[in-house]
Amino acid sequence: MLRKFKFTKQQDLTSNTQLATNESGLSYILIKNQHAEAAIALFGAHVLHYQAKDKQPLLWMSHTSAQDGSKPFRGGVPICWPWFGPAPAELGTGLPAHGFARGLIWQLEGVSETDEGTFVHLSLNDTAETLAMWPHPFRLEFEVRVGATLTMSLTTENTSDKEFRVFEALHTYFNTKGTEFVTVKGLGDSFYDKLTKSDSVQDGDFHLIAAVDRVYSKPAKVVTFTTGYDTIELDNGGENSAVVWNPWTAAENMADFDSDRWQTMVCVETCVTGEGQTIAAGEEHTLSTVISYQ
Ligand SMILES: O=P(O)(O)OC[C@H]1O[C@H](O)[C@H](O)[C@@H](O)[C@@H]1O
Repeated sequence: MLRKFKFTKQQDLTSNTQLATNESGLSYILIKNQHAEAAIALFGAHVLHYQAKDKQPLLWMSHTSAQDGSKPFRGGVPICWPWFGPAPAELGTGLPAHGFARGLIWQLEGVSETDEGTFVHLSLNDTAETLAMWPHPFRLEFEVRVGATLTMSLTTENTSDKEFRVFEALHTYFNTKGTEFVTVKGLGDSFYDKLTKSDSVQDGDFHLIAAVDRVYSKPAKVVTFTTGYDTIELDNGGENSAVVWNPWTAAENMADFDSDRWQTMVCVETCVTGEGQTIAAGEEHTLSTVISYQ
């Protein structure tokens, strides 16, 4: 299922799911149903693997990723929350990139089976540790549906008595046959280029021909792209941005990124960036991604 990941079964959760642990004792939910198979770690509520029947693995995973919880996994779908990229300056220094949600152990709330697939429900609440990094009480609910499509919904509940603002992403790493096969449609015409630190204009479809790190600010509700294996539709629910990332040869300087495998990945991420999402006290907001085959 996942190269280099060794699992030991702990218990059956449903007829299609098992709770398992890896060699470091991290817990995973392993799913195999009539539509697809998948693996979700409780560490980070991280979807590491999804493969629909008769398809290639959808998600790219680094073979040198940490697997012991010492740092977030490299690959799959990291949850970036409550900030994206470096922490906002007012929070201070030394905080983890892309927030803390991908580096904490989530609670398994339940697993259920339907004809459409397996639903996994995870949650994360504020603790003294999170309040020290980000001074807001919250509850996160993450629901994953493993069916013929992969659906992920991250709901932020503001359980405090003041409004707060979040920046977030479902930072999906897609497995590709090669960079030359990757064309993305529907990103919209304007983006901020994080490599050149400048605003720029997209002329036509995006082709993956060099290092890329772009925040598109007006993506279509459905972004479509080719991987060389399939044409994928990513329905971002109308969220405010889409990020496209491939480090290219800079991957060689990243210890947890096997140096030549940037050639078989691209991140297309559903995000809330820019001004962020303000959530009033007692209110909630859901960031979702539905990934399907065309
Ligand atoms: O290395 P990480 O913290 O996981 O971030 C990986 C990448 O995530 C996003 O795509 C950002 O736009 C990139 O700037 C960043 O390099």
